[in-house]
Amino acid sequence: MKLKIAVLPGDGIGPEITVQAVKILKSIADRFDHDFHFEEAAVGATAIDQFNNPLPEATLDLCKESDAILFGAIGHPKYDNDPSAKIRPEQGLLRLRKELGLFANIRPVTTYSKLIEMSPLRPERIEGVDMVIYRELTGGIYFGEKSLNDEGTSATDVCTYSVMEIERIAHLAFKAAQKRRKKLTLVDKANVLETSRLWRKTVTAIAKQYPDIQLEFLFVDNAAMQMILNPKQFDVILTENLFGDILSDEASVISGSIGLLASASVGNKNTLFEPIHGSYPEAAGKGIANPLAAILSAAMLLDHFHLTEEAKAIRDAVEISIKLNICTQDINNEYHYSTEKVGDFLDGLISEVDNYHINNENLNLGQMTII
Ligand SMILES: NC(=O)c1ccc[n+]([C@@H]2O[C@H](COP(=O)([O-])OP(=O)(O)OC[C@H]3O[C@@H](n4cnc5c(N)ncnc54)[C@H](O)[C@@H]3O)[C@@H](O)[C@H]2O)c1
Ligand SMILES: CC(C)[C@H](C(=O)O)[C@@H](O)C(=O)O
Ligand SMILES: [Mg+2]
Repeated sequence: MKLKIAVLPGDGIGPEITVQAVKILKSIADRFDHDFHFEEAAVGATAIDQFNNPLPEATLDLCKESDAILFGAIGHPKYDNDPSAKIRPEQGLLRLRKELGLFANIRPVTTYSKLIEMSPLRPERIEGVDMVIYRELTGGIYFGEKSLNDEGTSATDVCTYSVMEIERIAHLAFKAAQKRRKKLTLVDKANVLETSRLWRKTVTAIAKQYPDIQLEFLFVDNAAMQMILNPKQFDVILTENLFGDILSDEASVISGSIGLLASASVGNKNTLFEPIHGSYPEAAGKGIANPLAAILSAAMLLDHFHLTEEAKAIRDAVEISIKLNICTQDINNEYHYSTEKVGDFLDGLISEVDNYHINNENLNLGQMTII
């Protein structure tokens, strides 16, 4: 398959994790005989430095004409620590999502047996968790009118949702539930927010088209607690923009690290793949960032183009690296490998697949050496 992939590394650890994801995609292209073409463009604080614009028009144009976008992360402390900054790195990502109509952000959450024993959560509560969060991405309080009064003493963020915005992501979430365990949980705050009541009403109406799906409702405060107490109850979670942002970072604790959670942002035409974490500025350039969320986002990219075997090759390699403790320090506190070494190991597994097989706990790597 021929694919043109726009690569937007961004800020902080963005470039170092993205480089690993691209390496893995190149390895997949070699092994499965695909033609992947990569083109880089600036976004975020890096783009502000160069072009005084967090999403330069050339970047947006490249994204529009590409088959898929691989996004690293954006954000820099100089903006985080300056509330009055008018131009901000995050605007680059938000505008990109809006311009491309990427209205659904899909964030899968699974567990890895090796990591369950290290989890701060009780093993019996998280073993076997397999859920996916459908987060609405181009509406809600993120995109409503914002204002600050002249005295700087009062500020407003408006939260708006239309039936159309709710319906289009709800259909995707119901369809996903049909392919999974047939349960959908709508997370909202319908006891307080008008927008949440519209979500409930709209989703309840749509549910009639999906009689095979069990629909449940949870208030977001309760959902945040249930996520830790009994996450196995969740199959597909459907929620609005802000709640989905917060709940998915929380859910990453179940997997073992935010450095493991990938996402796909889909719309009517374009698609973007990015880890759910941010630019982790404290780690930039140190080689300690976990590249797996970026690499698993690349696997979601392959899934999107029905390259199922290819995506599985990546996920199998990730499973093996975790099983063998060839991981960064966030998930391996005994001894750790650098961002690059983890990428190299996966690259080796993918490209030398015929030389190894995994047999229970024993890995026969043939000619391959483990770093
Ligand atoms: N999609 C994005 O680009 C995105 C997402 C979230 C935050 N941000 C931005 O990132 C900047 C930093 O925000 P933050 O500190 O709140 O969130 P963050 O996700 O960057 O980091 C929070 C913590 O998560 C852990 N972490 C994150 N990524 C990791 C990785 N790959 N490997 C190992 N550990 C990892 C670290 O412990 C880190 O201290 C801010 O400017 C914020 O706006 C961007
Ligand atoms: C950086 C920020 C705008 C972004 C969001 O809130 O959507 C991030 O937290 C994410 O989860 O992708
Ligand atoms: Mg977030």
